[in-house]
Amino acid sequence: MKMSDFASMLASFKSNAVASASTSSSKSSALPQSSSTSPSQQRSMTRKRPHPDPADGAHNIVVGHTHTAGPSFPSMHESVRHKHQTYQGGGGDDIGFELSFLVIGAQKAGTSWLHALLQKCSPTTRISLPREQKEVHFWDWHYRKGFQWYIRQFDYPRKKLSLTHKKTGEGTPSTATKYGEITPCYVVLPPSTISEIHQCFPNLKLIFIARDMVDRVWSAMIMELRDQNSGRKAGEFAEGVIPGDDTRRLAKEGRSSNSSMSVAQQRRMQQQSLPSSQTDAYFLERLRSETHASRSDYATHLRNWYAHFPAKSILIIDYKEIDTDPRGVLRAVLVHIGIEEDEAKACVEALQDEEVRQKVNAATSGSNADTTSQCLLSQRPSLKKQIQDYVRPFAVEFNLMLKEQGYNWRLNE
Ligand SMILES: Nc1ncnc2c1ncn2[C@@H]1O[C@H](COP(=O)(O)OS(=O)(=O)O)[C@@H](OP(=O)(O)O)[C@H]1O
Repeated sequence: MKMSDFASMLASFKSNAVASASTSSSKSSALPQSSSTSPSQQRSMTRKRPHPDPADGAHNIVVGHTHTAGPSFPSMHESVRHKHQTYQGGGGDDIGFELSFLVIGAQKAGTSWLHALLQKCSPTTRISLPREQKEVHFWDWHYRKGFQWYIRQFDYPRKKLSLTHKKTGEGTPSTATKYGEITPCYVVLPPSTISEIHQCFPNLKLIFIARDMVDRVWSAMIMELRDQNSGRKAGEFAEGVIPGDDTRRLAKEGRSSNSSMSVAQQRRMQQQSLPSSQTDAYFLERLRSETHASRSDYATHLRNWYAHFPAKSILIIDYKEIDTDPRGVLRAVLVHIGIEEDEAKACVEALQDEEVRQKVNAATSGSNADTTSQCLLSQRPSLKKQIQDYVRPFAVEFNLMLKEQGYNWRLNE
């Protein structure tokens, strides 16, 4: 079998780790789209990606292999591929790093809420999330930086690379640290990347939160509008410009993203970022854009994951339960990740009510119920109806998938 790029990168990393240690001590899809690349995926595969920043070590893609330019993805690990044909797959046992879980979406479906609670659970359940930020975007934007960069995002002890450390017996499946991350856009990754992920981490657990499609896309469009305040064009965020990266670049150049604007211009921009300032036509145009259309098509994208991972590895959560049974949702996630039932129960029960019921990353701040994103949409019934009509086929398809997978709940159609 031809080795894939990430698999060869991991094989190389493992091989180098072992060398350094010795010196120092499915379900297949029911739809044809799953085996081929759908048009939306082809489009997303061609989207803009940020260039690696040599200043942060992006060029050190694998140990002993220095890349100074940003090579194209398929050729990136060619030399490594030919050197390490013995790679057998598996989860990186030689170096000990095992990615245990990914929350792959949906965007605007309570993933920040889940992140906040997993962080609270991490000391008692040995869950390890990335140190700096919620969304790492390794598998879509930063893969050029390589596994070492990825592993550095976690509190992964370097000494784990030592064989002596391995002999202590730490890291048995039930007690091992569960490394994982939450990047809601991963659900739309192309099948080739999903296959890479599976080859590297076949035991990976996946979590997807499914929110009502109208509410989700409306929330996403409001966020996009708000992001324009920071100087981004509509859709630019989701097309691959990393939040923070442009700020960092502008800071290096000695200006803030809005500093070149007058106060009046900034005020005008803030006004334009309010949903009420935009026409129905604007939102309908954005709704049909690749960014929002593809993220609304839960079923097509999830089927790509089901084509590579066994169904039991994928947990789909009903967003409504975050409201009706937040502790139950958290417990289900913990158990799915591999935390023992008792441990998960104890962790969830130790949390305060305010903690599990908190709203994280809401479209509008403050307690005014009239300004929630859903309320803003209900004030525009004609627009809401058109959004409902647009997403209905996606909801029908997703509900079919839920039925196939044995779930007993459905989204609104
Ligand atoms: N506890 C709780 N219960 C119900 N809903 C909640 C909760 N916490 C967050 N949220 C809502 O989730 C929306 C944000 O989702 P994400 O954090 O996934 O957004 S993002 O993709 O990371 O930007 C965002 O939805 P909107 O307010 O409609 O935008 C949040 O309000």
